[in-house]
Amino acid sequence: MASQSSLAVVLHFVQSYPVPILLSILAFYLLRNKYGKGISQIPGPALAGWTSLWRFNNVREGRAHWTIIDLHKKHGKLVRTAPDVVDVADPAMIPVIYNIKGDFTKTGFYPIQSISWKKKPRHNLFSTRNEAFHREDKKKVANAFSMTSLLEMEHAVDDCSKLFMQKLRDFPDKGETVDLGAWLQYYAFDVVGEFTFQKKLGFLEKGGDVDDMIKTIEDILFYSATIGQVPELHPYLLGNPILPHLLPQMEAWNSVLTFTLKAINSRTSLARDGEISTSDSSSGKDMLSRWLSVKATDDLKISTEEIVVHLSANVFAGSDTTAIALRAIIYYLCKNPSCMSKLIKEIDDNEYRLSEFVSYKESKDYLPYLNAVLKEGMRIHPSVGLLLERHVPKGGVVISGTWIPGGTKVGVNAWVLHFDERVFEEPERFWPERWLTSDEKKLAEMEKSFFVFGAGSRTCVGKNISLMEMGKIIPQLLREFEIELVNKEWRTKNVWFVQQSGLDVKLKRRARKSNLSS
Ligand code: HEM
Repeated sequence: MASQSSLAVVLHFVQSYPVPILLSILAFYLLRNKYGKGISQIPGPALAGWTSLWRFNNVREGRAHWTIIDLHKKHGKLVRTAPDVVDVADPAMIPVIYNIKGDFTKTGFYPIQSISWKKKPRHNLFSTRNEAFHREDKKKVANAFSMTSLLEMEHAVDDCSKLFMQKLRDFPDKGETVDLGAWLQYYAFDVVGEFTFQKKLGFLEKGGDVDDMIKTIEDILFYSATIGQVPELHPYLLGNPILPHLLPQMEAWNSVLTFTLKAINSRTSLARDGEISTSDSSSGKDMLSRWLSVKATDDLKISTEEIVVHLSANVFAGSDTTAIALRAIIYYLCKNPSCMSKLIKEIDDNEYRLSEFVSYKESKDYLPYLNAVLKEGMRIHPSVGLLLERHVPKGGVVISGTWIPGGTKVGVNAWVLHFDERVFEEPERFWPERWLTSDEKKLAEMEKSFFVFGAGSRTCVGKNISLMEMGKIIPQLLREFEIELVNKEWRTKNVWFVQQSGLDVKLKRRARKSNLSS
């Protein structure tokens, strides 16, 4: 009786004062955000301590890397960008946050970026937050990403370069402008296709997007970048298991899966939910062949599901990131004619000992200025433009002299480190020479701050693919074409990756020094 009457009192109270009650709950929630997380002493934008919406909006606007650089200039090494997020601008903290033990686990930003397989989210190397799972998963595939393994496929990259050059020759011949930014992505996609499935994916041949894959990845990136700032919303959006049934078109993720399955099926047989056939497992050096052959010898070593998930991660992560780096290199060379001339001279001077398609080894051994250009291109425009978020382990930790409680999200953004003028003199200047002429101490300092591929246990596994691709295709392009920008400036948009558009150029065929075939 007594509890019935107190329930009636509570109900009566709620019915009588709904607005004040809601406002009190909101006030409690906001005050807890601002002062209850143990990081209220860390400076940042006024709104950011109260709600994640500041961060969500900042990312939605597409220039979060610039905002964060400015905030660190104003506030120093630590900036609070959400109730539970601290942005760290301190290279000394990289080995702490991204250590190889992996005790700073990935945050809810990452699992959003998994595929679904048999109607369940299935994590890949990139998206998993479980370090033990990651360690086991990586053991199975890491060898295929080693430079030694990739070099066995170098001829396939040359094959893509050959087709790329053939396609580009049409433009000067017809006097047309070319969207080189788009073509570099077609190239990067086809190269990933060769490494992954031993086949081009049709982008260069078509000179356009295939199965809307570029558009799909763009949509996925935008969703991940924005909703990733408030991952609690994901279960109500694309993470809602009912939605894909109601709105199949919302399953954008699965377009990457479908595309991957199509590429697999063109090589071997695999039903959508079925087992993969290992009959085509023998000779190839691409990843599909390598993993099929492991499966053929011991079915327990790698499952169909694992193979599909790893292959689809390549499709998702491999082309955009590399294309962004390639665009940056070309753009900044065009904007800095003295650097362009110096590089062309280096290539021309070495023409007598370069192969028809510059080999990766030649690019490393004979073209030091090229290597400085590649590094500076990635320094001035890192492909990834948001925080690589990690959870502080239970018990908390001191970061840059400040105690940060367990559970707080912390991380480093490559853009912030790369634009720190204490490390990189005149950071806005494209200056490849800094990598060649700085003294040992400065060079070590710059290397410590170079964060393009992340660090520690979760560092980029595909780095060697991109390095090989860049080292080979940039000299190939420049020995064949003079490149002139049509637009003075490109446009950039940070959707997790800092994508560029408007890299329209005029190409002019160069008189070749050697007797290379055309
Ligand atoms: C210039 C090109 C590239 C850049 C700048 C880049 C950047 C990165 C970064 C920063 C991370 C770490 C993410 C984090 O810690 O939160 C990462 C991880 C990863 N990248 Fe790349 N990436 C590039 C190319 C590639 C390619 C070509 C592939 C595959 C074909 C690839 C596949 C992956 C995968 C699977 C991971 C997760 C690794 C793990 O957690 O073990 N990336 N990448």
